[in-house]
Amino acid sequence: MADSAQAQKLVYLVTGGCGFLGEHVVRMLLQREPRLGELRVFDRHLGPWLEELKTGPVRVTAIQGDVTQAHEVAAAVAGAHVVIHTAGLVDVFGRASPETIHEVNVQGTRNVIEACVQTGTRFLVYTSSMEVVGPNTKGHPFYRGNEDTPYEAVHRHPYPCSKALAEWLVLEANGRKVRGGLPLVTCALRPTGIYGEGHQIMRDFYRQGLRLGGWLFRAIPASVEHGRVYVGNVAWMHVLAARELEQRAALMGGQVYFCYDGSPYKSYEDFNMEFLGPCGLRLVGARPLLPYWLLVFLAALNALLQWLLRPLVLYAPLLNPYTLAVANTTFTVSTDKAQRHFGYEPLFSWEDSRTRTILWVQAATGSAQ
Ligand SMILES: NC(=O)C1=CN([C@@H]2O[C@H](COP(=O)(O)OP(=O)(O)OC[C@H]3O[C@@H](n4cnc5c(N)ncnc54)[C@H](O)[C@@H]3O)[C@@H](O)[C@H]2O)C=CC1
Ligand SMILES: C[C@H](CCCC(C)(C)O)[C@H]1CC[C@H]2[C@@H]3[C@H](O)CC4=CC(=O)CC[C@]4(C)[C@H]3CC[C@]12C
Repeated sequence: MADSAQAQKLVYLVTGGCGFLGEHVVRMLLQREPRLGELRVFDRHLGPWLEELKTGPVRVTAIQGDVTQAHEVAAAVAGAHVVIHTAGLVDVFGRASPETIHEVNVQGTRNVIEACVQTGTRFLVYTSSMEVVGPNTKGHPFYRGNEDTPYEAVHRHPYPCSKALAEWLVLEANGRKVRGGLPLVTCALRPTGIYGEGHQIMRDFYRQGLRLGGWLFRAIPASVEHGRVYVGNVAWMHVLAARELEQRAALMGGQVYFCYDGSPYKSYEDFNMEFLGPCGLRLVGARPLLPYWLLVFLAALNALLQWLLRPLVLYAPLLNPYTLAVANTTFTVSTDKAQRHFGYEPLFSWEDSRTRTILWVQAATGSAQ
């Protein structure tokens, strides 16, 4: 009996396990994956919070490494049953060069796939993004779409380009023979804009509001809706997908799934106010205060300044032509594919997700009231 229980213990590897999403995946695995025997957390920057996890019943191995280094990835993957590849360079602000974004997101993913093939790891879950689909450069709305909704996906920005290519690599690798002769089973999860504890952009907006005396100013029409999903539910979806890949390989292998939950459809700014409002901020204006052409002009000016100042200093404001286009284009998903394919139901209700996020913003910014 003890032997068979022992035999079922699995080794999981989470790349990017110290990031915003990665930390939630790591904690979720420890809480909700009974077959977990060892958890390897691979990241370029290891978080100090990992130490406290090492005292629990599951062996937690922290691995400082870089996904662009094939040998480091192969060493981390060797002996793992499942890889959750969430490491990525999330940059739509021009902080990193297009080459670096490609290197981390595309070559890094290639290294993970090759490591699985070489070392005999059979199950790979990839954190893709809604950005793989859109919004496209033409600003076409994607309204309540699902995984089969036709949409003209046209990318120019390095981040969505890299995520699209990496996702394609992962899906194409499904069925490849890994060491030992068995097939690799892969799937990709596409979160919309993730929010929750640890969301840095939310904190940036809060700080911006404080600097402006507690006010934020509406820039985008309230009618432009954004799909948002709570980080705990995204983590849960990863854990479930990873767990079910073996039993449902024929159904799930090579598939993509949007990440969704019960979060309401709202504009980016109105959605943020669900958390920032209770922290004391107010959003001014039922309509955008500035005309759209002026925002386009300011975004272009920011891009020009970024380019001019690059030799001297990194200037990377939130507003640039790409973020403006994303923020100003409706992109919402409505699907039950993950529920049908692997029984996903959100673990956290909207009320719960909202409360947790508010408490985090209050604690992270010292605004509890
Ligand atoms: N934040 C969001 O709204 C969304 C994020 N995603 C995807 O989710 C994943 C996680 O994103 P976040 O947690 O938001 O970002 P994050 O920046 O908080 O986490 C990414 C993690 O990857 C690590 N990393 C970066 N480069 C690395 C490298 N070369 N080698 C090893 N580790 C490296 C970072 O140190 C970080 O801990 C990414 O793949 C991203 O594309 C997808 C959709 C939405
Ligand atoms: C920063 C944007 C909001 C500022 C707009 C302004 C300056 C007019 O107020 C954010 C609006 C939409 C965000 C993106 C969206 O949630 C989809 C994403 C998916 C990812 O995979 C990565 C992050 C992001 C690109 C996200 C980034 C910030 C926004 C552009």
